[in-house]
Amino acid sequence: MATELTAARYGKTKVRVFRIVREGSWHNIVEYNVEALVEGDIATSYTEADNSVVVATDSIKNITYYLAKVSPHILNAERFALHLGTFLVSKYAHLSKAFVTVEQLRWTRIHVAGEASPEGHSHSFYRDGDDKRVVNAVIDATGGKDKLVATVTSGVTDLLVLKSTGSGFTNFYRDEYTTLVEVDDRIFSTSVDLTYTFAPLQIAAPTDEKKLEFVTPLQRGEEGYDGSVWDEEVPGRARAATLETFAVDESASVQATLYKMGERIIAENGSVISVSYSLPNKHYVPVDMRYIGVDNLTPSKAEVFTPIAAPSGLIKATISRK
Ligand SMILES: O=c1[nH]c(=O)c2[nH]c(=O)[nH]c2[nH]1
Repeated sequence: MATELTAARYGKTKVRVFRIVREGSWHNIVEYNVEALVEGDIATSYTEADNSVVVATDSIKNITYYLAKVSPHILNAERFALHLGTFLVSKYAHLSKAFVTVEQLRWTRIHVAGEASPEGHSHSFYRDGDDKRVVNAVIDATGGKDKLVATVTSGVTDLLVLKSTGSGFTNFYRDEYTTLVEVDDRIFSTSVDLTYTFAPLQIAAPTDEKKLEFVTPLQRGEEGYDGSVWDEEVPGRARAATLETFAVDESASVQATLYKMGERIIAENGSVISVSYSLPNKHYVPVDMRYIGVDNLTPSKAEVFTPIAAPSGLIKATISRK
């Protein structure tokens, strides 16, 4: 039987990293789940059991921890992802692409009443949400080791939101399969999955022998480069725009609210070229209490609901800068 290997990529996933950066008694912390996969001249490891081309996934894990120790970019998920990916394709001649995903868990400073620092406690934190910041960086060295191209998408997953009014769904297509009743007032809940994409960037390969000294184009002061790709404020603005638009929009549908969220992120972040959302419509169904003569179905009288785990609607879209 004739076969050929048409795609191959490997690496380490779920590398759990926690890092403290101490500025005297002021501690900065990050917790990441890292995935680092590579592509390149690795086909023979699949087709001929040739392990000589395999940088062991164990080594990739060790590199992840080592860079977490030495990288000046560790506190910023995008920059750390780029540093790790750049290292992998620079260090190993036969590896031509790196795919790095960094999922950042939330740790927010505790605010102690009466304490001086408005930023919060110097070394105590709490988990203030299950949502995660996610960065995907692809570092492509197929055009040459000195012509690295990085594509970065970032975003948020598992951001659970609910509004108890300010949402309706009417005038939808009706035919013999339609049972849904039009409502001008309903619960709208979703678990936001957001990604935003930056324009691809040319990045400089490390020049030191150990391939560790990665500097961003912004640090190099490169002309014509939009430094806000690594602007610390993009993630905060994207999350806030999502939450605020969700809160204030008089939602005609998940679709319409989604579009407004994306429009706002594009408007507020010059370096973002497109925004994608995936929004499950987590239905809350009013309990029918007519059997005891109680009206819990009229929207203004609906107070007791059943959260429906499945099925859910699923609304997706990408909004791009023209
Ligand atoms: O906002 C909504 N969009 C839909 O496409 C849809 N479909 C549905 O049954 N309910 C809803 N709600």
